Amino acid sequence: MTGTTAPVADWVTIPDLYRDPFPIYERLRAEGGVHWVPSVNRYLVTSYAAVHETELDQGVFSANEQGSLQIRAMGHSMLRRDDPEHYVERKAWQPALRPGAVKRVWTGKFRANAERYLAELIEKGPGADLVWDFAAPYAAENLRQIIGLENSTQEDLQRWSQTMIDATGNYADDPEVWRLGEQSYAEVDDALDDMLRWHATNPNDSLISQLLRIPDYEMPLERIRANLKMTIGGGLNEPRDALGVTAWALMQNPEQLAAVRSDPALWHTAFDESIRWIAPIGMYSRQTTRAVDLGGVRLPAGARLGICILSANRDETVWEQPDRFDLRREVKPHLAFGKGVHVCLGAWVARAEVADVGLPLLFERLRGLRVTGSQAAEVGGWVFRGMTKLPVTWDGLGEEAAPVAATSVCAAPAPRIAIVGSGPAGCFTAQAARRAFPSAPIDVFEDLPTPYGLLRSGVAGDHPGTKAVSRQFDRLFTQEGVAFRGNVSLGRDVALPQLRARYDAVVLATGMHADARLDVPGSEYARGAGAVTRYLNRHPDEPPQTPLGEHVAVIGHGNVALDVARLLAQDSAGLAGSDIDDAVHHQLAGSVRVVHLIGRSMPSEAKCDPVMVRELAALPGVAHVVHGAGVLPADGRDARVDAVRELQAATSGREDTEHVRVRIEWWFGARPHLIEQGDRGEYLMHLTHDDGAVRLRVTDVITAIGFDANADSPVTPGAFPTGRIEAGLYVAGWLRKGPRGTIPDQRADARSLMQLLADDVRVGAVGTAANGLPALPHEIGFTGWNRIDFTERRDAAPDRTRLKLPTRGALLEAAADQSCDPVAADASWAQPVPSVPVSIYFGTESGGAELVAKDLAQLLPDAEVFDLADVHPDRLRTDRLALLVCATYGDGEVPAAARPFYEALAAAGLRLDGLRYAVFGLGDRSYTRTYSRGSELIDEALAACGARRIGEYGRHDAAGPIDATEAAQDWVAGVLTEAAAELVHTPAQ
Ligand SMILES: Cc1cc2nc3c(=O)[nH]c(=O)nc-3n(C[C@H](O)[C@H](O)[C@H](O)COP(=O)(O)O)c2cc1C
Repeated sequence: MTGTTAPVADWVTIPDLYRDPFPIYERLRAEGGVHWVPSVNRYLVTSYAAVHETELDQGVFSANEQGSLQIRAMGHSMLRRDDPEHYVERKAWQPALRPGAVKRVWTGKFRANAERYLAELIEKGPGADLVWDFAAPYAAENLRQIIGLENSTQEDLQRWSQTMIDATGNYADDPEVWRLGEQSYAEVDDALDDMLRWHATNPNDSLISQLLRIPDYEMPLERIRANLKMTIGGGLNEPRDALGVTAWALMQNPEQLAAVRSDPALWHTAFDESIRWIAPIGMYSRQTTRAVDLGGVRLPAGARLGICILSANRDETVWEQPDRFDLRREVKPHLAFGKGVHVCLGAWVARAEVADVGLPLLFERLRGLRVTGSQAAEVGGWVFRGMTKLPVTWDGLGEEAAPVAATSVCAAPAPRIAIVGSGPAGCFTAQAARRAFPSAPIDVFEDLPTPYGLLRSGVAGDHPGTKAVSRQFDRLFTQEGVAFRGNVSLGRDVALPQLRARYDAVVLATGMHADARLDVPGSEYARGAGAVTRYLNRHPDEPPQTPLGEHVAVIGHGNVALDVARLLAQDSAGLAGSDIDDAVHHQLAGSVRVVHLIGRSMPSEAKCDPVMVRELAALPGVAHVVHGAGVLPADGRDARVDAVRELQAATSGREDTEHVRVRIEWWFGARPHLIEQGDRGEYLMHLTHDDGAVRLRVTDVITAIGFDANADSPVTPGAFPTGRIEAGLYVAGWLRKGPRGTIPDQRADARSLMQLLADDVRVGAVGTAANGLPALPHEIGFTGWNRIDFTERRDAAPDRTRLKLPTRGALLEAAADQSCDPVAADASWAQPVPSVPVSIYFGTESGGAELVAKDLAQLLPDAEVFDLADVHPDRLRTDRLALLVCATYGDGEVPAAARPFYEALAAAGLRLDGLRYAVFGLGDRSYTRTYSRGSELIDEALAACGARRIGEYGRHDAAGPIDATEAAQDWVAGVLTEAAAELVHTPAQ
C-alpha cells in the first residue's frame, strides 16, 4: 500500500456542516477528498472518484457498520447489510417499487394526493409553506399508501420518520431524542403487526401485501420490521426535499422555469439537476473490512467512513460550475441515488411523485408561484439536506385539467367521504364524488364480502344486461382510487357516530330490502318477492325457501312481480347465460305449472315496463290467459296495451298444447282481499274483480308490491328527499326518495347529491380534515372480491356465467385464497390505430356510454370527450371526426339527458354539411323491436342534416357476453382506418 496517512480536518464543525457544507466540501476536495474529521468521528470521503469507488466494492467498503446508530434507531435493515443478505431483502422489497408498478398503480394515487394537498395549500393562502404544507404531507401520504399502512395517517408517518431519523443522527446521545425514537419504533412495530394480519386477507399492490405474496421466501418478522422503519425513515424525506429544492431552484431561475413550462419533458431534467445540486440524502456511512487505500489515503481495517454525496455531486473535476443549478448542463451520472448494489430502490417512486405529478401540478395551478418577498427561504442539513422553510405566494389559480366538461364541480379541498352500501346508489354516489372531488379519499363500506348490492342479489339472474353496469363500478375500485371495504357492517362493526367522527361526509345508501306486507287478512301465508329473488340469487343471509307447488299466485304487476313470474316460468334452457344455479331454481320452481299474476290496475296503468310483458309473451313453452283487460284499443298508441295485446296473441295457438309447460294467468283490475288456508295445505286467494268475485286455489302466494325499510335501517326512507340529513350526513338511493327509481335514476340522483355536498364544503359546513377509519382486521377489500369473482366464474356450470358461493363462510374463504388472484390483464390496444383527431360525444343514463367514450379517448392519440347533455348540434366541430356513443331508453328513445341535443338536431333547418361522424349504439338485444334505436335516431338525424357517416354503424348488446369497450374498440378501429384512408385520398383543399 502506498497511501499516506489521512490529513486531519479539525477545522470542520457540525454546525457549519449543517448550515452550509459546500465551502467545507470544496476545501476538502481540493485537499484530496479523504480526511479524518474529528468532530464527526469518521473519515469523510468527498471527491466523486473516491465516493464512486466505495460504492462499487462492498467487499471492502461494507454497509454493515458495527455499532451503527441507524441499527439502534431503526433495526438492522438492508441498508446496513451486504450481499447476499442484502440482495434477498432488496428483492423482496422490489415488486411494489418497480417502474411498472409506479406507472400502473401509484402515479394515479400520487395525482389524487397531490390534488388534495394542493387544495389545502391553496386554502391556507399566500404565505403557506410549500414544504410543510404541501411536499411533506404529500410525500408522507404517498408513502403510507405504498407501504400499505391502512391503520395509520400521514401525520403518523411524518412523526415516525423524523424521530427515527433524529435518533439515527443522535451522536450527542440525547436521551429525549432516544425516547422519541424508541416510541416511534414501538408504534411502527404495532402498526405493522396489525397490518400483516390485515393484508393476509386484503391483499393489494402495497409493499406489505407484496411481501406476503413472495412464494419462496418468507422474511423473518424482525427484518420486515427493520426494513419498514428504514423505508419510513428514508422514503419520506427524499421526495419531500427533492420537491422542495427543485421548486425553490426554479423559482430562483425564472428563465429556466419558463423553459420547463414550455417543454414538460424537462421536469425530469429539473428533478435530476436538483438532486445533483443538493442531494436529499447528503451523507451515509460505510466501514472498511480491511486496510485499504482510498483517494491516495491509507485507511485502516474497521475505519468508519462518511460518504458525502452532497460533495461528490459538486466535484469540479466532473461538472463545470457545479454550484449552479443549470438545466442545460451536460448530463453526467450524479450519485444522489447511490450507485452499485445499494442504488436507491425508491428512485422511480420519487421521480414519479416529484417530476411527473407534484411539480407540474404546482406550477400549473399556482400562477406566478414564488417565494414571498418578506420571508426568506431556508435550506439546511448535511446528512439529509432540504428546505427547512419555503414560504410562497402566487397571483392566481391556473386552469384545472378538465377531463370532461361539466363533470368536475369543485376544485376546493376535498372532504374524506364514507359511503355506506355498495349497491347502485352507493357506487353511483362514489362515482359522482370522485368527479366532484378528484382528490377525495372515498371509502365504500359494505356489510357483505361482495360488492354491488341489488345488482348481485336483486336483479334477475337472466337479465345480465342490467347487471353489466357493475363493469363501470369495477373501475372505481381498480382505477379511480375508491376503496371497497367489504364485510364491515354499520352497527355491528362500526357505529354511525364513529363514522361521522372519522369522515367529513357520510352518505347512507343501504337501500330498502324488506318486502312490503299486503294489508289483507291471511297475508302471513305469503312470502315476499324480494326474499324469492334473493334466494335465487344466492344471497348468503337468505334462508332457504320451501319448494313452490303447482299453482302460484304472484301479487303485483310491477317489474319485480314480472321478474318473479318469468323466473318461475323459465326452464333450464331459458336460463342460459345467467348466473342462476340450476339446482336451486329447480328446487324452488321445478313443480310450478300455473302462475296467477294479479294486479289492481288496468293494462294502460300497469307499473311494469312493456318490454317486460313482451319478454314474458316470448317465452317458449309458456301460455298466457288474460282476465279483466277489457277491450284493448288497437291504435298502437300505448306500449303497455300493445304488449298485453301481444300476450293475447301469444296465447292463441299455444294454449292446451302438449308443449305448454307453464301457464300464466294475468288478472287485471283485481284486488286481493283475503287469503285463507284450505284444508289440503293449499290457500284460497279471494279477489274482487270486474267479472265478479274470484276464488283461486293456489299452493303458494308471493307478494311483489314494493319494499319497506329494513328493520335495521339507519333512517326512515324518504324522510330527507333532498338527500341532506344535516351538513356532513346524507342519504342516497331508496333511503333518500323511498322505493322508487331505476338503476339509471340513481346516477342522476348521485350527481345532484354531490352538488349538495360540494356546496356544503364551499360554505365551510363540511370540513376536509378527517382521518378516516383504520382498517378492520376482518374486512375484505376489492382484491378479496376479485378472488370470489374468479372462484365463482371458474366453477360455473355450462351455460352459466358463475356459480355463486352460498354462505358468508364460503365467500370469506374464497376472498382469502391467494391462488385465485387473477393475472393482470394487459389493457393495451390490440391493433395500431390511425391517428385521426376525434371528438367523442356520449349519451347515457346509467353511465355505460360515458365509460366507453372515455376508454376510447384513452386509447386514441388525439381525442376529446363531451356529454351530449352539454352540447348543442351547432357546436359539433367539423374539423374533427365526431364519434357518437349513445344508449337507448324508454321505448326506443335516446337517453333523457341527450334528448335536447337530439331534438335540436331533428329540428328543421340545421345544416351540418362537412361534418363526418360515426355512431356506436349501446342497447340490449332483448328489446327486440327497439334494439339500439336511440343511436339509430341520432344517426338518421345527422344524415338528414347533411353530415356524412364514416364506417360501419356499431352496436353493443348489454345482454351479451362481450364487454362494451372491447366491442367499441373493434368498431372504432374500422372507422378510423376508413377515415384515415379518406384523408390520404382527399387532396388538400
Ligand atoms: C328502462 C330501460 C329501458 C331500455 N330500453 C332499451 C331499448 O328500448 N332498446 C335497447 O336496445 N336497449 C334498451 N335498454 C338497454 C340500455 O340501452 C343498455 O343497458 C345500455 O347499455 C345502457 O347504457 P348507459 O349505461 O350508457 O345508459 C334499456 C334499459 C333500461 C334500464
